[in-house]
Amino acid sequence: MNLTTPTISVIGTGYLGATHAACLAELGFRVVGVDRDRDKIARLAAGEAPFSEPGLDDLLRRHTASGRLRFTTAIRVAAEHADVHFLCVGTPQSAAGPEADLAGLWAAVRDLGRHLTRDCLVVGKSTVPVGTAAAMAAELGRIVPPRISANVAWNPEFLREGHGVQDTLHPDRLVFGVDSPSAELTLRLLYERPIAAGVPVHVTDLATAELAKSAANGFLATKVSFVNAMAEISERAGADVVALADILGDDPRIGRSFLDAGIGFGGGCLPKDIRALAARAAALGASSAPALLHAVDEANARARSRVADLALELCPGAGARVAVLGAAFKPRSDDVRDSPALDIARRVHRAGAEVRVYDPEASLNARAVAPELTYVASLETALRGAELVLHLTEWPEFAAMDPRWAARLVRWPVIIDGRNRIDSGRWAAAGWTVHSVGRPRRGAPARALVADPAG
Ligand SMILES: NC(=O)C1=CN([C@@H]2O[C@H](COP(=O)(O)OP(=O)(O)OC[C@H]3O[C@@H](n4cnc5c(N)ncnc54)[C@H](O)[C@@H]3O)[C@@H](O)[C@H]2O)C=CC1
Ligand SMILES: O=C(O)[C@H]1O[C@H](OP(=O)(O)OP(=O)(O)OC[C@H]2O[C@@H](n3ccc(=O)[nH]c3=O)[C@H](O)[C@@H]2O)[C@H](O)[C@@H](O)[C@@H]1O
Repeated sequence: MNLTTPTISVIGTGYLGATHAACLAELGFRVVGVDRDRDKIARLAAGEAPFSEPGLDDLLRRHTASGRLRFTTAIRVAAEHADVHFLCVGTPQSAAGPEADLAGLWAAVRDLGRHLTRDCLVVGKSTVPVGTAAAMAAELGRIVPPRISANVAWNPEFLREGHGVQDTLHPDRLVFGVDSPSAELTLRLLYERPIAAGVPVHVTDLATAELAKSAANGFLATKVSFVNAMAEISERAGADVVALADILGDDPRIGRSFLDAGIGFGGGCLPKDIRALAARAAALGASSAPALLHAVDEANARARSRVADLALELCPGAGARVAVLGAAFKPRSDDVRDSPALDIARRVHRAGAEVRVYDPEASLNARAVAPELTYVASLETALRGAELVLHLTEWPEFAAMDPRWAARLVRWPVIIDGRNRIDSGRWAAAGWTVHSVGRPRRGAPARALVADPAG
């Protein structure tokens, strides 16, 4: 292995892998990205990100042009040319149950192992059930050709979509799960720049590294469900969950982040990761984590249902026109995997409303999974004639909207702010009825079909 300037492969070039590959090229390494999805590889090879991630297109363009970054569908190319292989393949929830589907990961490991022609370090980055790294090391030991050594390390990733490039180049911390000094040395070399900038490094064993990632997502999900549980109490007691979160957040032991109440968490990671963690814990005979995480999952489902139910309550009869603002699972992303916004839009549509969805970036992806909804190209078209507005993904342009302008477009000025991001006082002053999550209603009572006790 070339330890001065190792060559790198990144296997699986989705949200994580494409970002990681481009950032390693930015750090000065020669990188080959591998994926079995031909279309994705063609776009990446042309220097174009197959999804929206700020700053990624620029890195891809520059480094594919310089030749430092290449893409291929042939894992053999990676096996023959790289010293370090990062595994970034998808680990989705399996179709049958709550556990992670590791078929893609095992296929990649076996494919890589069989084609190896040189010693290497195989570094897992995908989020996996604890114990996977050890099983992978054993499998590689069985399948790599004689006299070739393939060491295994685990280097979990904590990047957030929409901040992927920034989070990769300037991470909060680095975790190196290793079982040999040489693996640690190689990882230190790869991350020399962030380490020199003072990023803390946690060197640990393989199992702790794998579990740390699942635990981090489990904890973030727990914070969101906790605050959503407080939102439900706040609504019933006449309290304000935003003020409550600010009070909690001033305690440095708690912290303000991930205490934004609303329609709950979604995306390709938090939901499937808490289920996979619960399933793995149960398989290991640890019973506390499944109980806790199931409650988190249920509270998250309830956060969505509460807003969907309120929307139906406020709809003025069958065929009501509903404007849905947002389809992505969070702003600055075109990802609609397990999106709470899209889920609510579909429920309202199924109940008979005429739903028009506007999202600045995610409409194409949303249409692929929810073709029954109508997608419009502008905020104005979504709002025109609407009898109810649902604010479900907190894109900055929605919070920045002039409520007087919006009031002139709609039929009824009634909005449910599922993300607590619009200035409810300003909207109420412009004639709107504003329903938020865990906050008192602002403005006149909407013409609800059901009597409003607060009205
Ligand atoms: N999306 C994110 O922000 C983050 C994701 N993760 C984890 O990273 C992993 C990947 O997640 P995403 O990038 O979001 O998924 P993704 O679905 O966007 O990408 C996964 C890619 O792996 C490819 N793939 C699957 N099996 C393969 C094989 N055998 N050979 C070659 N390519 C293969 C797929 O074609 C796909 O392009 C997951 O374990 C996820 O939990 C971790 C941190 C952040
Ligand atoms: O493993 C992963 O893939 C990643 O999962 C999450 O990142 P991401 O899914 O990109 O999005 P987040 O910013 O964490 O948001 C997740 C969901 O929680 C929701 N959320 C977040 C914060 C909050 O206070 N309230 C809330 O409802 C968001 O709207 C979103 O639907 C983690 O934050 C990353 O550290 C991790 O690497």
